[in-house]
Amino acid sequence: MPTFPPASAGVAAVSVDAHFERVLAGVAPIGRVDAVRLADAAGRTLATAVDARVDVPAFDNSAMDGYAVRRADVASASPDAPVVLDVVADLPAGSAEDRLIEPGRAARIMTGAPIPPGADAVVAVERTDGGSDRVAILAAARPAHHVRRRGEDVRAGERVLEPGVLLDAARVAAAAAAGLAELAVAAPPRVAVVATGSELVEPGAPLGRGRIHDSNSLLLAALVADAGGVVSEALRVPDDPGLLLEWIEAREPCDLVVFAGGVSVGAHDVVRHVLGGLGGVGFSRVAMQPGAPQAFGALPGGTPVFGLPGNPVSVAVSFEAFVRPALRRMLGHADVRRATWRATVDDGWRSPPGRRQYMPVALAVRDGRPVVRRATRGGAGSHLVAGLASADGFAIVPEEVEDVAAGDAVEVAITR
Ligand SMILES: Nc1nc2c(c(=O)[nH]1)N[C@H]1C(S)=C(S)[C@@H](COP(=O)(O)OP(=O)(O)OC[C@H]3O[C@@H](n4cnc5c(N)ncnc54)[C@H](O)[C@@H]3O)O[C@H]1N2
Ligand code: MOO
Repeated sequence: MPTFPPASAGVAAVSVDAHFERVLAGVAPIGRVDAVRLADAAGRTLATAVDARVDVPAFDNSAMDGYAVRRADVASASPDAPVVLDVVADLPAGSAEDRLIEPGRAARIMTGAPIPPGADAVVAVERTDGGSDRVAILAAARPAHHVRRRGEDVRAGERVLEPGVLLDAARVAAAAAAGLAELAVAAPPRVAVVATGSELVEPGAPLGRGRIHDSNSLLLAALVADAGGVVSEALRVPDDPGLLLEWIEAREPCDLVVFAGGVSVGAHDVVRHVLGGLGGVGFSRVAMQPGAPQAFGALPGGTPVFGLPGNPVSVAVSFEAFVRPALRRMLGHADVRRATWRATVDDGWRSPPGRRQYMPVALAVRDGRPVVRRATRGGAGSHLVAGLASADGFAIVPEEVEDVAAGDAVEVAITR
């Protein structure tokens, strides 16, 4: 029968911040770059800065459907005393016409069409009689009224996007407007996720006594993809040191390995037994709830490796606190931490002294104001995987706080 490892073996109590720093120091940007078409760029991390290749807008153009005029001509215009102008051009968006507008004349112009030379303002169609050959103008125009200036958004050569940002819809659109067709993006880190435990069966398979459906490998695979990595392998390994060692040696090439389960002090805690024996991996008790037992280091050959505690909520919290920042560092993100927000607590709960608590919370509205509530029926219980589905994020309760009361402000990381 396997024996318990000595309870103190290699175990040091460390703060969340100290473990975080250790993790960040143990991973580096992977540095591989892909060139992608803009249509494929959303969700990727920009590898090199983007400077505008053209002025945006590229030419002075109309902000309204109406008439391009010379301001001086319409200075006296009012509903009672309209100014009538000859309409000498019709300019839809895309028009390349370049006709000079002389005094007493106007061009019918649509939103986005270039302002013709000579004209210096646009009168919206609502302020006219809408005429085709001649138009009665019913209002004066301010300087450059309804004119969108060349380069007012960004000028050619100016910085549009900094490296290390996540390319979302708006950033891809900005790159397109700035004249780029493709972008240099960070290659996604290849991540192997391994759920350990002899109790695990395939989701959907009948449960024999003592067996559970493996949720961690799916949780981790989806979290990896969401953080910008690609899953090289996702598998289950029973609590058999020989099998685990075999997999470690024969695994697909990858940039990071994440184990879940088997890191604690149980007699069958296979990740601890195997990684502990290989060297290069530190086992810690981190001052957090959940997620206290943590392993991090490198496999022989240097691939960084996490051993996360097996309880599913602990996996989700550990991923948020340590693995996601590591992946973002590997991707070259400028900012590896997620932004947090102050939110008001709707219900209260207890937090363990001396440990940073990550409470799964759901966003809600009370009396028209945003609040957060515990997402799971049992609060912080790290086995409450079904309740985790209701969480929009985690409330992060500082180490010194023991009592979170209704009405208190807490820091919240929104993960959904
Ligand atoms: N004597 C002690 N026992 C435990 C301690 C301790 O300090 N002393 N810490 C507890 C805490 S906290 C946690 S968290 C767990 C972590 O243990 P392991 O990382 O070794 O995880 P396992 O024992 O393998 O599993 C824990 C729990 O999670 C379930 N699990 C595991 N894998 C999956 C999966 N793929 N999908 C769904 N659920 C999974 C597993 O069945 C267990 O119920 O240790 C405590 N014990
Ligand atoms: O630290 Mo364990 O992850 O609380 O359940």
